[in-house]
Amino acid sequence: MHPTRVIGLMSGTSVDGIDTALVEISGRDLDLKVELIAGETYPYPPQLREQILELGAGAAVSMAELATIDDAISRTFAEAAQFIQVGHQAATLIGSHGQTVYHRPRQGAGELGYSFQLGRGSLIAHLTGITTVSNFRSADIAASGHGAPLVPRVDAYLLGDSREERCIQNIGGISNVTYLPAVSDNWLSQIRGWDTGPGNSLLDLAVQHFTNGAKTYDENGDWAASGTPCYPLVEKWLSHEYFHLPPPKSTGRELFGVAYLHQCLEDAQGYQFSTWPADFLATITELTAVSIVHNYDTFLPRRPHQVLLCGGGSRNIYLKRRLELLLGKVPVSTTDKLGISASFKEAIAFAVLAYWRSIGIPGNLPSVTGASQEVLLGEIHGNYC
Ligand SMILES: Nc1ncnc2c1ncn2[C@@H]1O[C@H](COP(=O)(O)OP(=O)(O)OP(=O)(O)O)[C@@H](O)[C@H]1O
Ligand SMILES: CC(=O)N[C@H]1[C@@H]2OC[C@@H](O2)[C@@H](O)[C@@H]1O[C@H](C)C(=O)O
Repeated sequence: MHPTRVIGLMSGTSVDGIDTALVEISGRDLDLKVELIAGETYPYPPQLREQILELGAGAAVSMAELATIDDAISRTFAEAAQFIQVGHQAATLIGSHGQTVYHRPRQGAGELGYSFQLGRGSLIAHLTGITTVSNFRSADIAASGHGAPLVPRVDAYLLGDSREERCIQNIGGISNVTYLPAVSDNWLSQIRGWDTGPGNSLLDLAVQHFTNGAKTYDENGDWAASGTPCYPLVEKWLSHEYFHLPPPKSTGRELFGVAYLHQCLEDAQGYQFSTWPADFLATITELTAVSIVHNYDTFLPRRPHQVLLCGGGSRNIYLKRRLELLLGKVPVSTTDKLGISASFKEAIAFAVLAYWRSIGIPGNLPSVTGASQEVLLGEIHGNYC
């Protein structure tokens, strides 16, 4: 059978642009193969990015404004899909995650979560002429799941191993882990995954705050690396109930966003810093690293044999170094090492989820999201194949 050429589109909680992957996919599960043909981060027009960040921070907007933003996001996603195909053979399927603007995690078993992604699959399909799968989270939520994280099933088949236990650690705006035990019988039911807490969201906001918006992130973690973390403050922040909540759990900028950063800045007033704001940035970065390791030590049966990072935060050299130090003997590298692009893994995952949807394979893992059953993820728009 010929591989299927699929485009994955994803814009996450950092709103740093639309991660776009053009891939060739074959196989179904343990034989699943993905080849990345091209990967790009397609930028949002700056004004649209601002509007999305405001929406995510809880700004009140009219339905008319919301419709306009949704149109603009759909169009930009379609442009991203067209751009990635230039100079390549065209794709026959798109998996579009869309742009999360609101996520209400399930509060407990039996309670309903809610997750809202903008960017309509129907419009993307019409504008590109390519069948498009979108709205991936709603079926899992309807089955009482969190609707997140959804990448773990893809991680399992692309990065699982028959001998060793691995943690795949995504560090985007929010951080999430996929824990993969060694492949065995009943393997899928033993896989775990959840959002560990903040990734770069607080650090990005802090950098914007201290540079009056001139910078949007701490490149390579250089600024934080020039400071020293304040451990009593990290301890205080670590007492936040989210870090102690057992999985399944998910979160977003609703919790670890602007209001949380302001609380952190207020908390910092009570402590001594020799280099401000570098020490504060080092302390915020430490919270990400410490909370990841705290999640492992609290909720995993044991530490994994190795940790493979992905997401933009895997390029933060200082954060990676802090994780290495905290994890002691556990080696930390990136998924690039296993041939899966750390920068485009989420976009690749939504291409795979669309492909699974098109051939009738469920995309969620109930052991991860807490859903009552496996379900087909996503709605199919257009039929241009
Ligand atoms: N060279 C770099 N050095 C340090 N940080 C970086 C670098 N490149 C990217 N980042 C960080 O990664 C972030 C983007 O990561 P990514 O695209 O994985 O997030 P996302 O997909 O939007 O979030 P999520 O996974 O929560 O949905 C940027 O906002 C920035 O903080
Ligand atoms: C609601 C939403 O968009 N959640 C994202 C976000 O970004 C990281 C973390 O929070 C993750 O669980 C999830 O995305 C990834 C792609 C997932 O579903 O696996």
